[in-house]
Amino acid sequence: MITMLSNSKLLWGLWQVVNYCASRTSLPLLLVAGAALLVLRLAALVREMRKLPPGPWGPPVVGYLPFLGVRHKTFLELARNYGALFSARLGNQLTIVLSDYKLIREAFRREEFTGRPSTPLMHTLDGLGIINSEGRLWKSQRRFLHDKLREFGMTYMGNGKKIMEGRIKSEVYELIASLHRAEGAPIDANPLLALGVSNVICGITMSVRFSNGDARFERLNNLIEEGMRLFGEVHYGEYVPLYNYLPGKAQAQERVAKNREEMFAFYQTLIDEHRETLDVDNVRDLIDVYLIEIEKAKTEGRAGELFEGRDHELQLKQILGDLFSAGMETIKSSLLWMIVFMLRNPDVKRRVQEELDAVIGRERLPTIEDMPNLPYTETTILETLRMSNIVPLATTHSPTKDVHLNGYRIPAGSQVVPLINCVHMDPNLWDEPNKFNPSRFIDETGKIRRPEFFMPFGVGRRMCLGDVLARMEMFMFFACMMHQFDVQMEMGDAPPSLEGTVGATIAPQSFRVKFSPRSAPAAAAPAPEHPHLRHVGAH
Ligand code: HEM
Repeated sequence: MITMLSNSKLLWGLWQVVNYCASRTSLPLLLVAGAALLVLRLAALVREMRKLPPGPWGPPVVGYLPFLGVRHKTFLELARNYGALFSARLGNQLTIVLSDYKLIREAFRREEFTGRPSTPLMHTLDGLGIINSEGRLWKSQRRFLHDKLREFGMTYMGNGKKIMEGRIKSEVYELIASLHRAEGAPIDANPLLALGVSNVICGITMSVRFSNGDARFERLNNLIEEGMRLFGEVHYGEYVPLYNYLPGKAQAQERVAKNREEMFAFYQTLIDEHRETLDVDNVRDLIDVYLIEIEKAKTEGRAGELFEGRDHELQLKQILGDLFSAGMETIKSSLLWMIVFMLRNPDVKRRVQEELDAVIGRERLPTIEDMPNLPYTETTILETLRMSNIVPLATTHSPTKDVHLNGYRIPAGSQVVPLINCVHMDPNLWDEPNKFNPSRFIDETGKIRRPEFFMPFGVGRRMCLGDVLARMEMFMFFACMMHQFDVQMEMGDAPPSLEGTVGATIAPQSFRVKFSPRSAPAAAAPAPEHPHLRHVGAH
């Protein structure tokens, strides 16, 4: 009979007994009923917890947090002990970790998993932009950006592709010219790659092109780098909010907000300039697209509804910030990893260069059109993405309501994390996963094969929005660098480590590399001009 009663009915019944006892002022009876109520409440809690995926226990308040260490590595260990779906309480946040690719796919195609967790960082960002927004704002912005970015060339087809290729090409040619100027001396390639990759995304979004040594670019870069470091510092505050009030941590939190203000001031200047020179028949970039959308909404009397009633310019500024950070750091880190893997695997490097020479020859540089004819070069990029796992935990999702997955309850508001590094290094899915072997992506017919458990861009509804741009850009930068230069270490130097630096992405530790011009270098074609691109800062 009791088991047939729902929890709430049972508790309500007991509450009535307590009330009855209280009205008879029988103290012992009251105490017994109160204790029974407590026991039942605890039993209900334990039953609820049993429905959660299994996982490690930790002390009250902090949970497993003190043992967390480097998140993606610790989660990998825990996945080995607790299986493909486990849970861990970290401070006041319940984290659910998925490490089976079928489960990740099943979860992330569902609407309920498109939410974002409620954490102090999310509050700082105020649910604006694309990466941290959710609900109707996210949905409308995702559709809008998807369509508009295709018009700007983030597509494999049509005229747009040509526009994008042109932009990427001019940055690749600049990079190659700078690398030639180094005359084979060992250099840190990071700043040059950061410049080229930033110019691609800044060109699409705000028609800005930075020059080498540009003070403004250096400042923006420092702000981003400091931001990444500070996010690491305030990281525990995501789980135990009081942590951010500790001495030193509060200042870090403030700096995150101050850095954002400074970046926003830079975007505001550009937005103001764009508004003054806006020509609806000559749309230059994403800022123009947004300004036109805002004006249209005003004319049609639906300004209040646009962006779900959020401040129009704040939303635009957060979009610019999101695309800049998502589109720069990821590609730059991936290119650096490609160089690391070439230094560590000279046989693979040689095969890439042989393929480039056979298909392209030495008279011209590779183009996007050559991509299908360079399978080994392309799969070397894929293998780098698999092994470097630059975004091992993708982004944190949070169910918008209680959901069931694989027979377990995933509560609304919990933090759901896909463990991509586990999928990419699983010996049941990949033959010798620790070996760098681009050929694993090539099938018997010589065609490229991307298995469904290869997911560097995530999967499902919140999958990466920039994957097409990323693939084009990585191909152009990598193929042209390998075509023009032989990358080598300084005599006596150890090869760069595979142990990455953990920030917003996993980037290689800093290293120096020699770009030695290969024999009979192809004459770099003159960089195509983009008349509306604006150079910012000093030259
Ligand atoms: C090698 C390059 C890149 C990698 C490996 C990468 C990877 C990822 C991953 C794993 C996610 C999270 C997916 C999820 O949580 O389900 C993501 C999200 C995102 N990426 Fe990328 N990304 C790359 C380049 C880019 C570029 C170039 C752009 C911009 C143009 C971009 C824009 C975004 C955005 C806006 C999101 C958030 C989407 C949303 O929340 O709906 N990414 N990316």
